[in-house]
Amino acid sequence: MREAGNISELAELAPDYMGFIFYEASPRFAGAMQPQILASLPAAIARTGVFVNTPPARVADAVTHYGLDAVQLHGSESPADCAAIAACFTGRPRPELIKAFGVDPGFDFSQTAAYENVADYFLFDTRSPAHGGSGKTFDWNLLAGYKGSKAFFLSGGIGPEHLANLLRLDDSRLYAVDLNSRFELAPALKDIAELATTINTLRGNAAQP
Ligand SMILES: O=C(O)c1ccccc1NCC(=O)[C@H](O)[C@H](O)COP(=O)(O)O
Repeated sequence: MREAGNISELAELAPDYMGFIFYEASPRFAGAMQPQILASLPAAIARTGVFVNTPPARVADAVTHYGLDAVQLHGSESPADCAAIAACFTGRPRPELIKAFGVDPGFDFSQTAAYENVADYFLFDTRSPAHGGSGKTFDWNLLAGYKGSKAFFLSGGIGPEHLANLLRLDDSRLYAVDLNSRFELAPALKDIAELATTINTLRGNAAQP
């Protein structure tokens, strides 16, 4: 997200998290956004900054500048990088840390173990050279290879046509669903009506036919 009007419309739907991309190469780059736009969001929505291999001190600066509640790391950040971000917040509340992993058939889920103690959540996205926002799903059967206990966000090309399969996913570690490009009218501009329908369906509040 990055457009003030679109952000406040989405806030009406009370998503649990709202994401802002601080990766310059992304068509969704939100680095020019005014921090005041985020200040007016309800506290129940976690303002989430998405970063790709950004030095820890710069992540911490962005958290402070934008009042972020969570950071989502989408590059090849090491466990030490994650710990270094947390260390920037010694003596003050730190943001939630979500470590993203790009999944493809060659992905080794055992590499997530090294992040168990430094991440609050994992996020499984489709592996892509752009690091995210690919609009492509990965084969969710691959999740059987994840043996950890940490809760995860499911991500990658999720669109309205996936809702039935999503609701059938039986994995107690599935914590949240990350919706992005399949709900866009243009990069970083979300289709609020489409999201309303989808969020209601996911929450079990869909209108009965
Ligand atoms: O969305 C981007 O442009 C992006 C670029 C680089 C790193 C991460 C990015 N997005 C992070 C997300 O959490 C997306 O929601 C996730 O990649 C899924 O996107 P999509 O495949 O478009 O549903």
